[in-house]
Amino acid sequence: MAEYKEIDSVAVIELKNPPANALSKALVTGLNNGVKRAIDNPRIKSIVLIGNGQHFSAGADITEFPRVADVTSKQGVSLLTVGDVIESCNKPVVSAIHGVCFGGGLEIALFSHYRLAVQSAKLGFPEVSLGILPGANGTQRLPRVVGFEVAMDMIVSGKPVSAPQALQYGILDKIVDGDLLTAAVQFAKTLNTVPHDRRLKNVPVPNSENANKHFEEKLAKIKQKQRGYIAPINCLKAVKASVDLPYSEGVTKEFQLFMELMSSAQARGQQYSFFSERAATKWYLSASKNYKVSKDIPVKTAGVIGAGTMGSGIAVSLLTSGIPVILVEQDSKNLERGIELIKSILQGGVKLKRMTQSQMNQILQILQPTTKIEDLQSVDLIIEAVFENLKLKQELFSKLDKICKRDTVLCSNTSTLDIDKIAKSTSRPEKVVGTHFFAPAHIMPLLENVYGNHTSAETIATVMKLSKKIRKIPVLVKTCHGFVANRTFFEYSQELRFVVEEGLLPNEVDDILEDFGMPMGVFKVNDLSGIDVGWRIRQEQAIANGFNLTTNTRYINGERYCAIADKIFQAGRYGRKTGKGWYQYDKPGGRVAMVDPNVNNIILNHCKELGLTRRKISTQEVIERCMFAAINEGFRCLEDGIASKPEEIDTIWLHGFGFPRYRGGPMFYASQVGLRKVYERIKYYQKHFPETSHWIASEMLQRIAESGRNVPISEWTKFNPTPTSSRL
Ligand SMILES: CC(C)(COP(=O)(O)OP(=O)(O)OC[C@H]1O[C@@H](n2cnc3c(N)ncnc32)[C@H](O)[C@@H]1OP(=O)(O)O)[C@@H](O)C(=O)NCCC(=O)NCCSC(=O)C[C@@H](O)CCCCCCCCCCCCC(=O)O
Repeated sequence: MAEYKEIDSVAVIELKNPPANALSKALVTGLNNGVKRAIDNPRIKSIVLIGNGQHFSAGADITEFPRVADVTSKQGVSLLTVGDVIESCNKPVVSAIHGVCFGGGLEIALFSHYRLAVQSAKLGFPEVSLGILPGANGTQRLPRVVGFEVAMDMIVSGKPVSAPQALQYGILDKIVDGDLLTAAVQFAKTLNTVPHDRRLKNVPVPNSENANKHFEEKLAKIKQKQRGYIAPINCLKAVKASVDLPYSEGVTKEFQLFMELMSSAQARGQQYSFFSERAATKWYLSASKNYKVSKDIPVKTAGVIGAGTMGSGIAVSLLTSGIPVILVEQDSKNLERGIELIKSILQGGVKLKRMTQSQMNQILQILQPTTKIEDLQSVDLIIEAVFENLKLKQELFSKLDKICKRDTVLCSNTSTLDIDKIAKSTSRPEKVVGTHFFAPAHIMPLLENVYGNHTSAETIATVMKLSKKIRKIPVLVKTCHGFVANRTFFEYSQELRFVVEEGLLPNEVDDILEDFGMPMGVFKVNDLSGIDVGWRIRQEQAIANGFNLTTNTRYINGERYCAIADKIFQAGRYGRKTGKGWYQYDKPGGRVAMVDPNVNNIILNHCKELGLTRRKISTQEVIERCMFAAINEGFRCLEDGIASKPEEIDTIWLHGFGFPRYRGGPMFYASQVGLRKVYERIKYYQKHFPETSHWIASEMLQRIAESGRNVPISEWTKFNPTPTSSRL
């Protein structure tokens, strides 16, 4: 776990716990033994700590976190014990850093007396995103190096800094070229003693005059931008303690704030999110078709069809990842508009200092706009982003099939349509796959990749790999109407429309959802995505299923239907873009949503026409109804094999809909409420709303709930009544 060797008078201790040298109990014990061995050996004059493999260390081993009891019992060797041993050692200790040096890894480096790194190293405290704080004195040591303000920013944001930035802040003593170990050993040989100020606990926090002001400003920002999260607040308080208290009391305060977080439900949710988003990207169809064994086709060039908002955003994602794009539109006017859109997105990046003007110009060099679809004949992969219309997409895919080289992968950016139906318009269904981007496509991290019955493992591997290359979090799901994202979100938003029909106003519902932690209430989301878009999807569905949808529709095949959204559409209120939708906006495209009495009138008249008596609805009922409807549908997606594990559904909600990370995702939320209770409440709502089939409890949920035990999420799929054994 920690390998000890001697190079002349220098002891080298190598942290070895692949893949990221997470500081497990075993590794920390090994490190402690190594340092003690070096201390006890009179021939050794200095010590180098270095990471094996790709990184110095990714910090404490998160898989060991659930054992909070271990932490409180204060038994065994902890990061703190080994930290004290390192700091108090009379032989100079040098941390030699490459890859990432995160969390507990950086704390080890800050206990060391000197820090060297290679140019490409990254240093930071990402603990806040796990719902905790740097608990091995990082909150007390970093400010002593970089001052209160920088430490506060680094610890509260969790964002890492580059080696050159760390050098400028004084976290690093030196950036080295060439072989890190050789440079570190050479450096260590020049050191004889440990000066007083190389032990950070002896150093006062510099530049702390304005700490109170910075603290208050930051606190206000956190409450506004990270509403509901407790970890950033405790991080901030802990860093402030470094200024307000002597070191020995500061670390006690840090420990108290750390323990508060460690035992919180939020930390459990955030740590679950860390692992679930990694589990979700590991796709598995069978022993011969999965993320480990299936080979991808390298994507050196790509085509994007459609230069509207989605197409332009997709093109930006590809271009900024270095993939040349041929952008196709049907006429030069639309093409020109798309190019302008791409330029304005990139210009925004320049403004935010994410790229320089010259980088932007280079990116534009690899964009080839055209109105000739034939220009796509030799690209490796095409993403179609035209209107959500099956016939249109089928015609396009049939054309592409004739134009493109045989191994071109054909992707459809559809949010609902059956991939098999699109694939059948080609002679290469194995090359057809869905890539469901979320708007705005260049910003939203999720990519819901959709395979059909004929999609090959090679095609899947290609889009999954490409997703990561363009910095997306990919989740693979099976085709069906709406896939996982829209299938579950549809039930969530439908139930909330019923709530409006029964008694609440859109802004009252949105306030409840935002207090729950959603970044935006569902009616604001509708306004953003376009009331007309939702209307068109409902109309398409109706036509496909052979019925006529009007504003008088109350039931579809015996199912309750709420026509208020259609009445909003009919009133010419298409959402933000028209300056009015469920809300009134300051201008078309405006962002400030205001309650509009006209909307309230539409709702109240609708209820009057139908003879509905409105009632008060509690916050608890609203949350239960929208969340449990989505959760029940999530279980059905598992039963149908559309999703293969709950983590996929949670990752989709976290990164597609901004579900609060501290709640882990809807399925994790269900686990925290307790599946027995979720099931009982679903049965209760079914009794009250028998004309809504999403209240028929999923059989899988019922089985788990009735098993009489608290089944962990990792075991839920064992209760699937229709196990897709090859997938599990
Ligand atoms: C490291 C990464 C940047 C790598 O990214 P990459 O994309 O390359 O790969 P993956 O993300 O897919 O990761 C690969 C693989 O590794 C796993 N993994 C990564 N990091 C960790 C980790 N820290 N722990 C466990 N496992 C990890 C990951 O799950 C993948 O596994 P898989 O099976 O899917 O292949 C990236 O992974 C990354 O960013 N990692 C997270 C970094 C992070 O968040 N670090 C912070 C960790 S929390 C921490 O360090 C807390 C510290 O402050 C210490 C707190 C200790 C406090 C103790 C105090 C109380 C003691 C009281 C006792 C007192 C008495 C005494 O004195 O003894």
